[in-house]
Amino acid sequence: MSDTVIRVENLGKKYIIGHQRRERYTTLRDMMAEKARSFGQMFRRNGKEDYPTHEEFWALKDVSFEIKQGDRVGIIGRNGAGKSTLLKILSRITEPTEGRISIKGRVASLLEVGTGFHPELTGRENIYLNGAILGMGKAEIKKKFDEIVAFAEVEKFLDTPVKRYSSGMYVRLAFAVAAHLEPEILIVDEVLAVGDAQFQKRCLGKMEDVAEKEGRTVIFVSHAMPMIASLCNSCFLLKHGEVIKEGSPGSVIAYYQSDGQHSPGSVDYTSSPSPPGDHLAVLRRGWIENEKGEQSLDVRIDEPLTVYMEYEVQQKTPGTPYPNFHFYDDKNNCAFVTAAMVDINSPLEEGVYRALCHIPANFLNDGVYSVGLAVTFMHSGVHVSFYDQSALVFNVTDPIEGVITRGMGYVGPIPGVLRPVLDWNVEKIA
Ligand SMILES: Nc1ncnc2c1ncn2[C@@H]1O[C@H](COP(=O)(O)OP(=O)(O)OP(=O)(O)O)[C@@H](O)[C@H]1O
Repeated sequence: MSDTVIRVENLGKKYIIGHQRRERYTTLRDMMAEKARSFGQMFRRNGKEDYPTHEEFWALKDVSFEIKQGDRVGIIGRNGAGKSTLLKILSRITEPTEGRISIKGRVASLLEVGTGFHPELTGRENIYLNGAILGMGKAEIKKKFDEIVAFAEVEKFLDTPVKRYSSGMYVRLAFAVAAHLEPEILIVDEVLAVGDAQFQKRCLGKMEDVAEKEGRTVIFVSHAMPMIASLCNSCFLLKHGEVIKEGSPGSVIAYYQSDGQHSPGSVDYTSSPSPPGDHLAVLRRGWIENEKGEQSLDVRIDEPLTVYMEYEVQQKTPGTPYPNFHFYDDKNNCAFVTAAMVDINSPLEEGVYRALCHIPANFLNDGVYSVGLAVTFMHSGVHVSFYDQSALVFNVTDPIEGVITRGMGYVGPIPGVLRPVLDWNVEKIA
């Protein structure tokens, strides 16, 4: 398989709903879902399920992909898309119904409850047990022991059975064990969401180290797009059990975020019965064009782009509305807001108007951006007719080669929402 560590071919997983026997192992998320389910059942008549007795259901169908050593792969998709099922198959917790997988190397996954951690054993005992499962000797585990305990911050509870741990402590220890015991492939489900923000940050840093410094492979499922964007170098989007898009996290996230409502990079309310707006103005359409005048989801960092908006003024207005655009990055930082220069006091005829704004090349940083489209009247106080938040999503790509805002020879990430070309002067003064 050369440097391919995971190859998945035509994988399918069928469940029989209603007659499904319990899986032998449950994941931490299953456990949480089960709790929510039993709570829901309290409100159901006789606690009985309303499902038909026999129903075949394909949680995954015809899934094929390859993952290379050192890749940091994000798997995203809506609830029920099949993400956990895929992770369970890769972790050998569940058998596929059809298809093949080949995996090169030891896998540690942070989704198992049944396999790795034993509830009656203490934190200390579980660390040794997990090391042994991964094929490590006692001396090897001992070497890693202090690091694991320090990372998980469970010193005081090392000799307490893990069944007494809070869910946060449990996940901290489980992550620390999985990440430090040197598996070749680390699979992490979104259980990290249980931890606090600071712990999540440390986990992301650790996963980055595992992949970049140690050359190991990380597969990460999350609903938190900023986490996927900052950790992963490739991404799969699952929908109804199928991989519908794969590629760079930026373009896959942009596609995902605009999916289901409109095509990527554009929005069209012309046949909608309730477009955003009020008695003064309503939004009709919005879209993004690249330098060649094509509607596009991906725009190169060193190419200009144009944002368009069409809106309908419904009646002659006493003043002129401001069309304005609000740019946000994928961590929800506002990059900037820009408005057209108009004379707010001149009346405007009813009709359809088009506003456009040119964003220069070498201005935004690379990454996913969303644009909110708005029309505001200012003739008697501030009156917002509509603000369609995140209406447009696009991805600024950085091909690295030949990009002038990188400086010479630097190929790593560059922080910041913007990466503008500014006027510099450097001279010898003494
Ligand atoms: N043991 C099971 N028996 C029957 N159906 C199942 C079983 N496990 C999962 N499913 C179904 O398979 C589909 C995919 O589930 P899966 O948990 O893989 O989705 P997911 O993408 O991880 O969703 P989420 O983001 O909500 O965790 C869902 O419709 C789910 O109800």
